[in-house]
Amino acid sequence: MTETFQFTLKATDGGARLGEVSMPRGAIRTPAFMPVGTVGTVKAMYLDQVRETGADIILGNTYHLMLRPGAERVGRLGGLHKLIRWEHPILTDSGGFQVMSLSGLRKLDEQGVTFKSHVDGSLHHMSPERSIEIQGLLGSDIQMQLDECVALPAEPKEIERAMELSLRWAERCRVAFGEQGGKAMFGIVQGGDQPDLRIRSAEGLKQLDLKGYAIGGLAVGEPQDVMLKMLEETLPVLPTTKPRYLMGVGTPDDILKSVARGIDMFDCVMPTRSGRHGLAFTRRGRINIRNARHAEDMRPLDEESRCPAARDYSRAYLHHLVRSDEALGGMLLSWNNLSYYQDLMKGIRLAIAEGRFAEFYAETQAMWARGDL
Ligand SMILES: CO[C@@H]1O[C@H](CNc2nc3cc4c(=O)[nH]c(N)nc4cc3[nH]2)[C@H]2OC(C)(C)O[C@@H]12
Repeated sequence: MTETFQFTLKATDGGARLGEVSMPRGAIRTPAFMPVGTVGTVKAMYLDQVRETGADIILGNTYHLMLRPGAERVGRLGGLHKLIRWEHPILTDSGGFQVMSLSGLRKLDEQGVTFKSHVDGSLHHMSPERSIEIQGLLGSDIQMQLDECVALPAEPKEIERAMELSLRWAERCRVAFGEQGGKAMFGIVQGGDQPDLRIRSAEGLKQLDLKGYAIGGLAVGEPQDVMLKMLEETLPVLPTTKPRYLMGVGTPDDILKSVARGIDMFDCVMPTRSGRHGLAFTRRGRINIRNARHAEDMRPLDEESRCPAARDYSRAYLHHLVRSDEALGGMLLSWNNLSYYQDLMKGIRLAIAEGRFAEFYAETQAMWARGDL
């Protein structure tokens, strides 16, 4: 723990990086996976369990929390950490992406976005300054700039307009954030699937003395090879001394391939959302526990796992719970999936430390391919 926000690059192995973010509320071992706690809860999990799986940091969402319970209310209640009882770091997304994907967007202009709440239809306005103010009221440790994420495919001119607007908003967020030693504000690289726009965005953000860089505008339905190519174009432009965060990514395969290209931080709803829908991630690949073939299979998901949800419950029981739409089904699969994701990150970090990331990458993919599930 340190009084200020610091990133230490500890080792590299090819493009893969081993590092640590240290800040007053704790350290984040990178490459890191950040469970998504959209409205102040990692769905179907106790936060003690989330910590026990190995998470150093969780995500919250400005858009959701400003609508319910409300940013000023969270502030009056002592901030998000106290309210949800999570004393480790929290990263909050700025709301731009969620406005586009979830709300009835009414207007987007230089000032900000005006939108209707998907909760009760009420009208809201969010400027770069208001987004940073909300993230401050929440008590967020790592705050994201307000940006405009364009859905792909899109015309290069449209992507350029949104990227340039996001750069101007980054500057306004940087001013609004000011100097908060123990906290950080990350810029978000935009530019869609256009390498030249990605490079311009990264170069523009580098002028702002930011503590970290998120890669936005991806994991919005584009093919994996497009996402990876944007990383190959963007990451060499960014300083090696600051953390890189790939927003919304991803599957275990996405994570391995993105770590190989130099990403330090990830977040994705995949392990929790798909867990609630009956999908189990294991060292040997995915298991759709709803499938009838599991109905009388008394084996656990993974007898070698340290996670009770993976080791102590039969597939037959998990199948029954999910088929019966019982809450315990989603709880156990979310627990298994987050535990698997954190074990994957731990394996990645150890492999980089030992200079054998390429071997780990190959071994892991071979295990998935064997499919002796
Ligand atoms: C594949 O899962 C769906 O896709 C989203 C994950 N992909 C994603 N790409 C993102 C890009 C940005 C961005 O450019 N800027 C800001 N500020 N935040 C972002 C957040 C992002 N998340 C999940 O979001 C929902 C829940 C809508 O479905 C999931």
